[in-house]
Amino acid sequence: MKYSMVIPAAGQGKRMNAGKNKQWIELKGKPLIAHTLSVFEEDPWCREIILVVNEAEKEQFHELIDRFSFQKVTKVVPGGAERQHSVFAGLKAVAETDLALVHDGARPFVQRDNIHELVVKATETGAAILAVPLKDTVKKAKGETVTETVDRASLWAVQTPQAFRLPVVLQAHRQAAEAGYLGTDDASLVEQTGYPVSIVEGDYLNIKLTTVHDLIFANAILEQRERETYDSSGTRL
Ligand SMILES: Nc1ccn([C@@H]2O[C@H](COP(=O)(O)OP(=O)(O)OP(=O)(O)O)[C@@H](O)[C@H]2O)c(=O)n1
Ligand SMILES: C[C@](O)(CO)[C@H](O)COP(=O)(O)O
Repeated sequence: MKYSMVIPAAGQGKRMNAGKNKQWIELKGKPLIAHTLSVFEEDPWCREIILVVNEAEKEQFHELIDRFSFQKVTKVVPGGAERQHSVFAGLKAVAETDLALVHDGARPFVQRDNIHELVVKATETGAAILAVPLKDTVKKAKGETVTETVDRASLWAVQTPQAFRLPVVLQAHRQAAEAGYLGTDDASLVEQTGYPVSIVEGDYLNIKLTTVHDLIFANAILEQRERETYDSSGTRL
């Protein structure tokens, strides 16, 4: 089973407050984006990677691709003002494919077994996302006063990758652009078209590095991974 990959990396990392795009933050001596790209470079199911970047950082990203000899990055395309614009630009650059995956450059810890489960599900249904059941008690509030405790039994914390048949997600992005709808993930655009989106239960360690606190978790996950063993296909033992 093969898929094409779109990786948006054209953000500014404002919430990380690192004074630069967080993709360049080093984890164990390797830039964050290189950790993410390695996952897909090494996955035999991944056919091509479209990397979406800030125009001003294009040269830096090309140097990184050369430095780590990433063979599957076939295109580096300029992003837009919002994540959604960057993803749309990436999707439009995908070569003919059945299945397109979208994955945040800032989520370096996704595991191959979860990617493959997602791909199998999306091949069957046309649209699927990785998510984990919400662990926190969730409340709504008006100002500082609680108005409601929400039943978390049906709530999921959504991750990437998100996988779609290419025409399904392209149509959703086109419709969203026309309607002026801005979502925080791609599945929400597909939902707006009425197309059903399936959930595949993922892994709590597939975190997005959003604020400085996430770097503490990131380093701990990397240390744990160094202690884990994998078989020759890259599956956890
Ligand atoms: N205009 C944008 C905004 C975001 N992204 C990418 O989308 C992913 C998820 O977004 P987020 O974590 O919000 O990253 P930033 O936008 O960089 O962070 P912030 O919102 O804190 O500025 C990141 O890999 C980011 O580089 C992008 O390609 N283009
Ligand atoms: C796509 C995403 O990673 C799913 O969790 C997320 O929505 C990205 O945007 P956010 O603004 O950081 O939530």
